[in-house]
Amino acid sequence: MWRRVASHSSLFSAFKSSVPKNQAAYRFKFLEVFSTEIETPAKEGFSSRERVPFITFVLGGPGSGKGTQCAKIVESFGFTHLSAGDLLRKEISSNSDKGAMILDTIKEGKIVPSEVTVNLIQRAIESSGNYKFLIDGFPRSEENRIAFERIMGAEPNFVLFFDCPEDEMVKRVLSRNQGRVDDNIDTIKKRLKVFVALNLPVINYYSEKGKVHKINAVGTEDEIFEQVLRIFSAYES
Ligand SMILES: Nc1ncnc2c1ncn2[C@@H]1O[C@H](COP(=O)(O)OP(=O)(O)OP(=O)(O)O)[C@@H](O)[C@H]1O
Ligand SMILES: O=c1ccn([C@@H]2O[C@H](COP(=O)(O)O)[C@@H](O)[C@H]2O)c(=O)[nH]1
Ligand SMILES: [Mg+2]
Repeated sequence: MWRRVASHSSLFSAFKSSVPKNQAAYRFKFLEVFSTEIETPAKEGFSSRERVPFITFVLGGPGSGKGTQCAKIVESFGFTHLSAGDLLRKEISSNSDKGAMILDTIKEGKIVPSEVTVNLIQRAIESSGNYKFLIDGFPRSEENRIAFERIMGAEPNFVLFFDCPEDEMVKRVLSRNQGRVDDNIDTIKKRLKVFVALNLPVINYYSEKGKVHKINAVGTEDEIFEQVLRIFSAYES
């Protein structure tokens, strides 16, 4: 469901600028969606002919399997996968002036200032050419959530929550072997604390709005994807 939550939506202009000039009808549809104050029901799901923007937040603790399952969703349903952590890591490797601050924050398992992450997500959305997005590992806190809704002028259609016991998450992260600076036991402990203190309130917020699909994240990748598949299939229309 897209609900306009700000008087001027920058997501609106983002989508406007990403639509090729010769797709006037397509552009008009975005205008229609974002210029109404009425709640627009997402009855159509994400395969509607109108190609209305569709956002899923993918949340869960460190190592719960968000990235792994997002790759499968991309294959089956054509979403663009935007991992906030990957966007931040890319920013570090691009030698941006914010790189050092981001690296220090990640090493400490803390949360990067909201406007930095939202701007990276916004740019990635603008340049994607797609209209359906998996935003993985964001929003990390209520402050992140509020910043996203204010800057983008939109809420997610729904939220996937990968529910995984801490010991399983620790085991997976420690055997991930991707050379991440935060995949060590000290940082994992901090990330788990931050997840409980700051990320769970976001999940609870959307849960109270009836937007959360909880996935049991224990099992084989394929078993977990069966649950994911059922959810996405219900939104395919
Ligand atoms: N169902 C599963 N069973 C066992 N291992 C898994 C499963 N799903 C993913 N993994 C492995 O666990 C590790 C963490 O998975 P993944 O990177 O997808 O988690 P994540 O939620 O994106 O973590 P982070 O928040 O730290 O980025 C990876 O090495 C992945 O291959
Ligand atoms: O919205 C976000 C997402 C991530 N971070 C920081 O990056 C690391 C790694 O994130 P993953 O999702 O596990 O790849 C996370 O611990 C945070 O330090 C962030 O600040 N904001
Ligand atoms: Mg990940």
